[in-house]
Amino acid sequence: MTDELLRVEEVVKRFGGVHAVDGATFAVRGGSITALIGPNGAGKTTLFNVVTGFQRADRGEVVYDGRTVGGRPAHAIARCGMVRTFQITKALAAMPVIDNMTLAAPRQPGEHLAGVIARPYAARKREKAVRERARELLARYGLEQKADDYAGTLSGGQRKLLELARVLMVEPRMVLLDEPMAGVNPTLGGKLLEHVHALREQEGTTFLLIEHDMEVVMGHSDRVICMAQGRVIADGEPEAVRSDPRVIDAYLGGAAR
Ligand SMILES: Nc1ncnc2c1ncn2[C@@H]1O[C@H](COP(=O)(O)OP(=O)(O)OP(=O)(O)O)[C@@H](O)[C@H]1O
Repeated sequence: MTDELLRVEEVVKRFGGVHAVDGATFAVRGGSITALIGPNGAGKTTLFNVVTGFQRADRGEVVYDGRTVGGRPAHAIARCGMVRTFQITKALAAMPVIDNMTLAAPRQPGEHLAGVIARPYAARKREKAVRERARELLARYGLEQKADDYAGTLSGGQRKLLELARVLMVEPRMVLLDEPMAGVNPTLGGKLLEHVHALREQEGTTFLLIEHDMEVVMGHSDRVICMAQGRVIADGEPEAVRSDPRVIDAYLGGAAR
C-alpha cells in the first residue's frame, strides 16, 4: 500500500466541558478504505468536521498530503482534494437533482459576477462543462432519470448515491463518508460499496468512513480505527481490531460480533 495521505496528531476539540475529541492520533494511507468505528458520542463526527475544516480544533495538527491544513476553511481543504459528504439538507431537497450536482462544482478562482459579465463566453463554456460532468456522474450512479426531479423525492439509498456523486464534482483524492449505509436498503447499499471500491481501484481515491455495521467494516475496509471517549483506542487490520479486548469492552460488548 502507498504512503500516508492524512495524519491527525493529538487533535483536541471541546464543547464547553465536553471533550468531544481528546487527543486523537492516527494516519490514513493513500488508496486505502479505512473505517472509523466507536460507540455513540466517541467523537467520530466531530473529528470528521475538524479534519475537513468545518470545525476548528482547540489543539493538534491535521496534515493532508504533506501540508498542514488544520485551521483552514472547508472550501480551501476541498480544493486540496479532501471532502466529506453531507446529508441532503431541506434546501437541497427542494432543488432538482441536477442543481444539487452543479452547485457542488468548485468555484473558479476569481469567479464572480463581474467576471461572468466581462467574459460571457468563458463563463458559458465552464457552465456547460460543469453540467456535462454532473450528467456523467448521475449516469454512473444510475440517477440520470432523476436529474430533473426534486432531490427530496429520492429514496434513502438514492440520496446516499447523490451525496457521493455531489462530492465527486470536485474530483477529490480523499472522501470522508459519515455512515454511508444508514437507512439504505441492502441492494443500494451494496451498489454504494461497489462504487467506493471502483473509485479506489480506478482513480486511487482514498476513503475514510464512519460505519456502525460491523459486517460492512469487516468486509470492506483495509484498516480500522476505533475511537472511544475522544481517543483512538485501537488501530490496525480489521480482524485484529475486532478481537482487541479494549474494542470489545468499549464498543462491541461481551461477544465480538
Ligand atoms: N456542537 C456541539 N456542541 C456541544 N456538544 C457537542 C457538539 N457536537 C458534538 N458534541 C458532543 O461531543 C461528543 C462527541 O460527539 P460526536 O457526534 O462527534 O460523536 P460520534 O462518535 O460521531 O457519535 P455518533 O456515533 O452517535 O454519531 C458527544 O458527547 C456530543 O454530545
